[in-house]
Amino acid sequence: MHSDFDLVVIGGGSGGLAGAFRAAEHGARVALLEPGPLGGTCVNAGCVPKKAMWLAAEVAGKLGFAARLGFPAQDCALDWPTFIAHRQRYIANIHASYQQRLEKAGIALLPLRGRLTGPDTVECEDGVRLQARRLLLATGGQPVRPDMPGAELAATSDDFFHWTAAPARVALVGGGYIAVELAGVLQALGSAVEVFVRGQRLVDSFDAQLTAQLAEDYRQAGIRIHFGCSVEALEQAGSGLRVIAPGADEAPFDEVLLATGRRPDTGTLGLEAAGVKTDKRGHIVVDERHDTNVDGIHAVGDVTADLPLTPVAIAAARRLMDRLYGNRDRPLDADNIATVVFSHPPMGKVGLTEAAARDKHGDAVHVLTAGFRPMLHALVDSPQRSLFKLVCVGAERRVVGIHLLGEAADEILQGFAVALKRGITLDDLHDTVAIHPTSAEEVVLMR
Ligand SMILES: Cc1cc2nc3c(=O)[nH]c(=O)nc-3n(C[C@H](O)[C@H](O)[C@H](O)COP(=O)(O)OP(=O)(O)OC[C@H]3O[C@@H](n4cnc5c(N)ncnc54)[C@H](O)[C@@H]3O)c2cc1C
Ligand SMILES: NC(=O)c1ccc[n+]([C@@H]2O[C@H](COP(=O)([O-])OP(=O)(O)OC[C@H]3O[C@@H](n4cnc5c(N)ncnc54)[C@H](O)[C@@H]3O)[C@@H](O)[C@H]2O)c1
Repeated sequence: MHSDFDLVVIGGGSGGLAGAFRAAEHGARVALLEPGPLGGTCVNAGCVPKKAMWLAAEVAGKLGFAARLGFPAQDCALDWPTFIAHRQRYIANIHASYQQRLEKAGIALLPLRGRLTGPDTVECEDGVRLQARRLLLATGGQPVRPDMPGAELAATSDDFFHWTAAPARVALVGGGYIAVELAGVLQALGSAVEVFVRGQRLVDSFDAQLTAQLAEDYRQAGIRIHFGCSVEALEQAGSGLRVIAPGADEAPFDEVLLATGRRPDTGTLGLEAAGVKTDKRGHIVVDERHDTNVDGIHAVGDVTADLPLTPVAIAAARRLMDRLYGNRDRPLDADNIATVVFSHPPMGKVGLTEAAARDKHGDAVHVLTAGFRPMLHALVDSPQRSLFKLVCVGAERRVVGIHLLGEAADEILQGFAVALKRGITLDDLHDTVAIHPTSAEEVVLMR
């Protein structure tokens, strides 16, 4: 039994690494267990490779405009292996940087899976046991396959990052973040894309007006979206897969990608041995300070029911370690977390949607919208329009929701999220001199 550590962290993704680094900064002796590549989902099969593919798709879109603007026409097809080499080099640099930082911080990295054997002990897969006053569980999540015949034949987002070419014809099942993002990427990179959405909307945590406009943008781009359509089964058809669903064609797809949510990865974590409670969806139950029901055991990130976003896992882990080792207690404020879907164009939100604001504040809600064509799209006469929306409340018109769909929405939103969190009013926006000509200026000019 090794008991030289104050903290053992299980999982070296966004939350686990952030927690390990912050605890070590405060002087704790830390061991980190991670059997896979450092950085977890975000770095290896999530945010980072996804954003790289999104950037490739954005470049493809701009190349499509080039000839219309007077640049000589050129072949726009992406050579995936070349691009993937750039993407993976970028990721390898992140791995190397984490490795160096761990060494510098004196954190012991054990490239092993861990399992709880009691409230303060972890058994590594090589049989070595570690004991520590505190344990941080940060094992993240895994894609869920719906319970239907043939589900095992389909790909998930994990598989997508091993693809080396755009499939000629691809179906996505799901209408959330991943389905919308990968549909946009694949369409821009040359696939014929169909999306099967069980409900009536894309990403239903976002404002309904913006998601309707995004669905229209996708249709204009050539993506076929089947709303209210539950896939019943998948069948092998030659080298492809046939989708069995109302309204689906007989013709098989070259690939079917399931994007139907993710589940917490606790299956082999030994939670029962330590008596750690989970909820009915399998998430580890934590309080607002990320303590579990067992003294000394904490959890952050996608393994909990927190919003499954990298910055949320990081913020929770840092605050936890500041409290445990740095004498600074500031629980994570789960309200007003800004988030972006990397669609084409991107769509971001912070605060309440119009519907949520009306539920909470009734008639005191005041909504402003601006629909416009960004200059590049006007120059090439592309139909894509931006749609920005402000949700305000009360006589002072306090801004409680900002919703942006359009070019650069992903980059514009962060600064306005700070302002919303600080409690700005519509007058504060109007008092701010615009930056012209930009899309961002529409936020301060909306009347
Ligand atoms: C396709 C996709 C795109 C995404 N895009 C974005 C985005 O653009 N922006 C954003 O904010 N979020 C995005 N996310 C979500 C984001 O990736 C997650 O919220 C984030 O990675 C969660 O961090 P985590 O530390 O909780 O878990 P993870 O990053 O999943 O890390 C968990 C780690 O624990 C390890 N582990 C599991 N079991 C054990 C064990 N028993 N012992 C030791 N180690 C173990 C795993 O190997 C893994 O490395 C995306 C997710 C996906 C799937
Ligand atoms: N840009 C980002 O920040 C980003 C990008 C990707 C993922 N993520 C995070 O990862 C999480 C997981 O992404 P996701 O897209 O897998 O999940 P999601 O929760 O966003 O969407 C899941 C979708 O699958 C549908 N669905 C569920 N079960 C189904 C079934 N049996 N048949 C048909 N449809 C079904 C749901 O109705 C929903 O539309 C997200 O919630 C998000 O927090 C974030």
